[in-house]
Amino acid sequence: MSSRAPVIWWIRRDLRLCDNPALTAAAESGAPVLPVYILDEQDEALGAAPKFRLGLGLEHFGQELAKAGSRLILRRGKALEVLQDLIEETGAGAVHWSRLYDPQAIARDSAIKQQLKEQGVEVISHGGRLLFEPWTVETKAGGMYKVYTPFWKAVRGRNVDSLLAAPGKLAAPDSWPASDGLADWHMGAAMRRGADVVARYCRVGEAAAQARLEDFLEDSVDAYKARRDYPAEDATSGLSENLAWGEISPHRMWHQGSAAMERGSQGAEHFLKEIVWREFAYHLMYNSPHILTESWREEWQDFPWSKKITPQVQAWQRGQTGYGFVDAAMRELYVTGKMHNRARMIVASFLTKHLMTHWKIGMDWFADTLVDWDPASNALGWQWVAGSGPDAAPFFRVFNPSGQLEKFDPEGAYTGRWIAEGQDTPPQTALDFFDAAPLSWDLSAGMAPAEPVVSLQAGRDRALTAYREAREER
Ligand SMILES: Cc1cc2nc3c(=O)[nH]c(=O)nc-3n(C[C@H](O)[C@H](O)[C@H](O)COP(=O)(O)OP(=O)(O)OC[C@H]3O[C@@H](n4cnc5c(N)ncnc54)[C@H](O)[C@@H]3O)c2cc1C
Repeated sequence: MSSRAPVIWWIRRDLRLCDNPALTAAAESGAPVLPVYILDEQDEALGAAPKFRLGLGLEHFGQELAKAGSRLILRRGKALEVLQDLIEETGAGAVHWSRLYDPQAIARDSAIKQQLKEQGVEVISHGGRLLFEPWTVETKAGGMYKVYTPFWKAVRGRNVDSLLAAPGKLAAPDSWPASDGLADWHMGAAMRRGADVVARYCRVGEAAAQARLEDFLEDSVDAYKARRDYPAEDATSGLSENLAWGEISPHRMWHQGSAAMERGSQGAEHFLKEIVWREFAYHLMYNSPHILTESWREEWQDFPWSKKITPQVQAWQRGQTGYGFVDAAMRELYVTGKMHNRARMIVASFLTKHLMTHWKIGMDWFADTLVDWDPASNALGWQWVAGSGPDAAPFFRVFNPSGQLEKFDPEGAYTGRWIAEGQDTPPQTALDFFDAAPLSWDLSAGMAPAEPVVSLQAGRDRALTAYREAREER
């Protein structure tokens, strides 16, 4: 116990004790540390699955803080007002936090910083979420990168901050301010019956994330480059969920991945390249935030994508398109809150091309259903597939979901795992979908397999005709 004024550690997407510059700085100040999570309007607006997953992360992290002799204080409301209240209640003299990079968070944080500084409170923001702060990576001409490969070449040889140890016991304040109860926040309310199912597939917390990284680097990274596109295999790290909530730092992934590369591990460089795709997504979001809301390339603004939730779009959301790869992927998403990267590309292509539906409809669905939802990677992923984004796949490259299935799921292991219809004894994974899906969808494992919602040839022809016409009009 100490009678010194505490410092506030405002926790955001950094639910970890190791390698956390904001926490390290707060602890090294020598003052008692007050860990606080604020459920403000930006968190209230999260989609169902990310909000639920945040709740799981907070519950776990509260326990970890308790083991370190500390506590997680939960408050709900406008972030500035909550911080001001806490400063008044505790006499805190400083606030530390890890930076976020989406435009809403930047606007909120800048205003809070200015206001608190005017009140005489020290405010220090820290890195930790990204390997490279977006403004530190520039082309020779001084602009942003718009293409991935030169971005990768610009950063791959850079120094990456070394890992910080967890601070050990955290000094506690003389008395703890009141905290909300997490259960009263009802973080899983919008998940309804899906919550229990999705929870079984989540990997929550720092220790679990670190253990997974070690297993992946030990067992799978050698084959990563060759096998990462096969959705039935456990060939990728699966760490996006933990990165999204800051349960692991990209620095740890980078350093341990680099060490594997130095040991001669095949595939490790490719793994580092994928981590840098995430950095590239943040670089783009920071420098061109309209990537979140509009077609990044201006000439795509008027592309005649439909914005209606038609019965075909509903079939896409519900894994009922009649195409195995698409349906397996959309069910994997609904059951686990995650989806394999190749499957994300295929379902995004199917929606934006075969169903000629705006990428925003898909992006919003992912924002509601992914536990690894990340604004930058989601927007880049959708616009990359749709053709409207930076360094995007050309629109005329239309994935054929049946051809992709033959190539990447030749034995039917992925479809068998997620689609129950037509199987005598479906696995639990496939049955879980019917426990997670809303009752209003009226689906059951015994129903007939879905009929194709569009002919692949007709859908492709329609998309390519629209593309040709749009180009002619430009
Ligand atoms: C339409 C679409 C939407 C997407 N939405 C998201 C999202 O909301 N959140 C999210 O984290 N990723 C998103 N991605 C990127 C990618 O699909 C996931 O990061 C990946 O599937 C996560 O699995 P993993 O952790 O096993 O990846 P690994 O293959 O193990 O890769 C390691 C890490 O690299 C990063 N990474 C890998 N591929 C990409 C990529 N294409 N773009 C950006 N970063 C990447 C991730 O942080 C990942 O955890 C999206 C991709 C597409 C095509």
